[in-house]
Amino acid sequence: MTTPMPTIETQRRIVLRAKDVWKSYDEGAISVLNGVDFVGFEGETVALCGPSGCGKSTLLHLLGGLDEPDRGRVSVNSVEINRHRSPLRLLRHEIGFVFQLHNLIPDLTLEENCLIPTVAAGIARTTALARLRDLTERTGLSHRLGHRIQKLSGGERQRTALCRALMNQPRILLADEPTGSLDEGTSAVVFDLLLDLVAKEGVTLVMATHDRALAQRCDRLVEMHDGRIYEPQSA
Ligand SMILES: Nc1ncnc2c1ncn2[C@@H]1O[C@H](COP(=O)(O)OP(=O)(O)OP(=O)(O)O)[C@@H](O)[C@H]1O
Repeated sequence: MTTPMPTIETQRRIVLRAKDVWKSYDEGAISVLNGVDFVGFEGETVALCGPSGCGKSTLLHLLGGLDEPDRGRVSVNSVEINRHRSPLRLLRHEIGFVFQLHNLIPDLTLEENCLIPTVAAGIARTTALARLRDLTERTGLSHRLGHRIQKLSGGERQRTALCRALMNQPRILLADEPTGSLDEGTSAVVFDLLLDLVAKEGVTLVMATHDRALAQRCDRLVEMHDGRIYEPQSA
């Protein structure tokens, strides 16, 4: 008897998984996620779409270990987050997060903001500076290293947030509307950079977005509605 050839699907490694995840706020008064199932495969780009308030940020926060589900399981690289030694370890080493409002420290420089996660992860300063030089060259920010965030344009801030999220060379990047605050032209530039960076480094990207045109450029588009994820469609 011959052994069946593995399909492409079974060969792909699952790096992110949410299984029957439920989340509510205000002691159950606001029910947001109602049994979400999601998988993210190694190296793929996934757009998470759906109306405002449907729970995209909530799901990204749970996938990144920034918050805990009421019920259900979230695992990263097959390790369940709430059984992980420390969810913070995930954010230091395995996951990069680009926040909706970038969450940079306005009084610090671009360089200082980007070095913070490397200090938390115990990365040597020379290694961190080399990585910063590389990322800022690739994102066209090398001439802005010493500038305070408050002096940067919206597009430069989002590119800085992208650099910061990638400083520790995570294998997974979670991005919450990474171009949401930008005009159409700047948004396209930042998104091109984002796709280029994740493709070159083989990073898995899960991105919440309202921009259907950008979502179509991801490998997969999943829809959220009424706190559930609906059948993935090909983007
Ligand atoms: N900390 C919180 N406390 C109470 N309610 C919250 C909290 N965080 C989110 N919510 C509510 O949960 C729902 C889902 O919010 P979430 O930010 O996940 O949606 P979203 O799909 O990302 O929305 P948007 O596209 O507008 O960013 C919203 O109704 C929001 O008001």
